[in-house]
Amino acid sequence: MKSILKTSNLSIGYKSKKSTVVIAENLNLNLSAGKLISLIGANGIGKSTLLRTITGIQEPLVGNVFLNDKNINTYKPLDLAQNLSLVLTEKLPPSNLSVFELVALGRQPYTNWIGTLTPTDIEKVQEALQLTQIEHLAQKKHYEISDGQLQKVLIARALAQDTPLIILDEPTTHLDLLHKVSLFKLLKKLTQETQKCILFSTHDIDLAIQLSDEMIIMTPELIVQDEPCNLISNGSFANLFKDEHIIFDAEKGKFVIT
Ligand SMILES: Nc1ncnc2c1ncn2[C@@H]1O[C@H](COP(=O)(O)OP(=O)(O)OP(=O)(O)O)[C@@H](O)[C@H]1O
Repeated sequence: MKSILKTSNLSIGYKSKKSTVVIAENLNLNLSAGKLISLIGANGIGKSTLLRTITGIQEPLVGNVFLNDKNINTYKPLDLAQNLSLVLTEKLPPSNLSVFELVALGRQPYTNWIGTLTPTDIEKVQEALQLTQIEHLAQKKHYEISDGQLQKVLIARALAQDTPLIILDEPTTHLDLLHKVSLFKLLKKLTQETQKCILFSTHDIDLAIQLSDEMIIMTPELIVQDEPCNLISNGSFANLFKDEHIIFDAEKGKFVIT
């Protein structure tokens, strides 16, 4: 499978004048075309920090991130936006945009300087609305929809951006179980049908185990990337939560309360 993004000896964390806080080091991750990859780990372990670093928002402490074999910090913003789309959970700035207009913002890397949408742009926006099943919301203002619907709108915007790599930070947070499952299935379908690579962080570990092609598990000691079945058989889930009340049942492939 074609590799899209690679990290080489990457250390992530925060540097101030007085000190450096290392969140994780020596990461050699590989994100390949056509794969749905989930990123899991306890609260505060560093998932968002990792996503921010591999998308070029935050500088690595050490090492490099290569997107299509080119160092991510050498990309021009427009070029980067044609190769990578990012969906964060942050609130949107106040605006009067409709859902359609918000999704159409995903076409910005392709439109001319006044932002006119071509028929191709409109087609891509409509395709993204269809895939995420939010066509009926197209004319609503973005503040008139629920948090779960907004999450889908932001995913549709990333789809309209039409990049080989999509990275999402906790896309299932506001969704009920049914919508979580349907979103996971949508992401899976997209990777299979379009050969895009999708990386997303999540706390829905059971669902991620069932639907991801690969998982990246972050623990304080180690960060591993592998297929879920291998991670189960080599005991990688056992160290995820250090608590006597929750253990990983390798036979069931899920966490159980003791
Ligand atoms: N701007 C910052 N400066 C210094 N430390 C930070 C900063 N942002 C986050 N941290 C710290 O980095 C660590 C990792 O945070 P991060 O948000 O990456 O974790 P996470 O795995 O995404 O957590 P969650 O699952 O709760 O969203 C935390 O200890 C956090 O306090």
